[in-house]
Amino acid sequence: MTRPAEHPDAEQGRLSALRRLLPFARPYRGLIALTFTGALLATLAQLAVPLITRRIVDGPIAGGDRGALVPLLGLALLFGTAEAALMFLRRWAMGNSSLAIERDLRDTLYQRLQRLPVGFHEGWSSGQLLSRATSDVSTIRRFIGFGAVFLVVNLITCVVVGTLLVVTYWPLGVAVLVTSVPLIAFGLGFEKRYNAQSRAVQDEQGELATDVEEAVQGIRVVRALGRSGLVFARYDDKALRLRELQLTKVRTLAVIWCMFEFHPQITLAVVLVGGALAVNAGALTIGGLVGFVALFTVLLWPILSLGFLLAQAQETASACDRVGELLDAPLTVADSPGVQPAEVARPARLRFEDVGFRFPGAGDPVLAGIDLDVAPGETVALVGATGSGKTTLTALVPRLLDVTRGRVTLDGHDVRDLPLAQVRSVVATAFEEATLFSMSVRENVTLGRPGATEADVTEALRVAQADFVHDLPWGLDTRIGEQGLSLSGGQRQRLALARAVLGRPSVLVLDDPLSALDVHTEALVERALREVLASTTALVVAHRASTVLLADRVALLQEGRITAIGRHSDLLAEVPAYRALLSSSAELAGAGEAGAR
Ligand SMILES: Nc1ncnc2c1ncn2[C@@H]1O[C@H](COP(=O)(O)OP(=O)(O)OP(=O)(O)O)[C@@H](O)[C@H]1O
Repeated sequence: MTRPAEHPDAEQGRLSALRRLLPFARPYRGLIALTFTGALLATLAQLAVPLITRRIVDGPIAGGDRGALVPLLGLALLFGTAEAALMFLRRWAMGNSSLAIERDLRDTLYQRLQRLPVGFHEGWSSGQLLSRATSDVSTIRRFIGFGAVFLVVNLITCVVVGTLLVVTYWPLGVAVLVTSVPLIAFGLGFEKRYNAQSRAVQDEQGELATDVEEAVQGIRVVRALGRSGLVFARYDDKALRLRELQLTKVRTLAVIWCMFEFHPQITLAVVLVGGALAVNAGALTIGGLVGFVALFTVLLWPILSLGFLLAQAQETASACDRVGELLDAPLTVADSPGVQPAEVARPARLRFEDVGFRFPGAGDPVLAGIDLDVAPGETVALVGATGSGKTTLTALVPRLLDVTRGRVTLDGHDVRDLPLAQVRSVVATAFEEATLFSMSVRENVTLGRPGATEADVTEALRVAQADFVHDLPWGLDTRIGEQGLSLSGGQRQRLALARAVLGRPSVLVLDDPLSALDVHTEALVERALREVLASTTALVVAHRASTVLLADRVALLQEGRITAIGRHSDLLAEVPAYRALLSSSAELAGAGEAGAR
């Protein structure tokens, strides 16, 4: 499932969404205060220059008094220098605070993504998450480091300059203010339209990122099937749609910019004509008119930039909404309040008591009435047709998913009453899909147990028959290519298995982790795995004959229920459904005969 591009909720993306940034800004309020103070003082220093100009024109220039010119010029130079210094201060404080806020937001988002349940990640496309964690966070930083400051400073400048214009010559000042009314009304109308458009663009960018990510990840499949053209056509469709959405946004922006550019020119014409008439009538001095026009030019940048800043604020509000959707997503799998670690033996007793599981929003439960008691040190294999719920059942042990009925216990403790960190340190899991990270072999193997000793690592590599790592160019310090692509599927599975068996966990959950091994390596891994399984409680999803034979007992899963449990040979002799399942797999059937002998 991917997130929909349209968000009909009218309240979404409104400027009020910016309030979400306040908790992130609070730790840097000193720097932010310095930014605003610097920006305001710089603007005031800038305003002083037109007032001095008026004095110069009406005083030394009109009166021919050169002596009086020097102190006024000195004053103008002083204000100019102060303005430059204040701008430096503002930029320094602004850069520091915005970059710090961006880092905090990034970290919070990353930690949230790490803590969100697996079910959440299954519901979101990776491109949407990626674009929120990268481009949306950058949009927010740009606004904090630029737009927010100038939006406030420019609005204050407009109020201060407007007041000064009225004080300087009220008829012209009032005329300037009156001409601003349609501009403000236009700006407010713009907010609603631009909000929806910028949200649609940001969502479509996420969709496009998903396509790129999938195309890169699945490059082998796409090439092998010869469907590069089809994949490109799908991508191109989305790229075209993004272009259309961006063009719509650009059109809206062009109109608003046009208005904000046009307005000051018209107003300037009104000021010049009205000012000339006032000077003629003797109501205003020439210095007064020069000062008025100079003051008005100070207003040009705040007015011109208002359109751009409003657009930036709007995009940031959408970005806040999009990031907020991740920050607000419920942590359905989390530590219960006040949980304390409890004693869990090695090996531990694993029990499923009347366990049921239903995916959120799904009709029927995937698992129901599961009762299974795995004694300490025992290995139980889960066998069942595809889609019968084997992977879902194993995911309940390390709390990748939480039961929706009943409970799963470790040595009598409900896994939900133990700290998540403890559950995940006593339960080790290896999946069929062996995911490795762009780090060294050692880091990959010790990922779940950073404190493992060199001897533990060597032992785990031996059990997983992963000794090939010693032949890599830098041995255990060799960095594995992105997603482990530089290793074969079987090598990756062996490293993932070494990661799981490292340090002999209390409970080992193996979701068909030997599927990519050749027969010879599989036999070697199984021989070594037997040693580990002898001292660990294990739940093993088995599709292959040899894996079933590793187990002490086998549980047959049919449509989410355990319909039979016992020794492999007994089930084969007594349970027709088990026999039927095995007969559909030549391999299992072979094992069945071997096991029955
Ligand atoms: N996120 C999900 N939302 C809704 N249903 C899901 C989700 N994930 C899996 N299912 C459904 O749950 C059922 C059990 O899936 P599960 O992966 O546990 O089966 P399995 O026995 O491990 O299958 P296989 O042997 O093919 O790996 C399937 O019908 C599957 O379609």
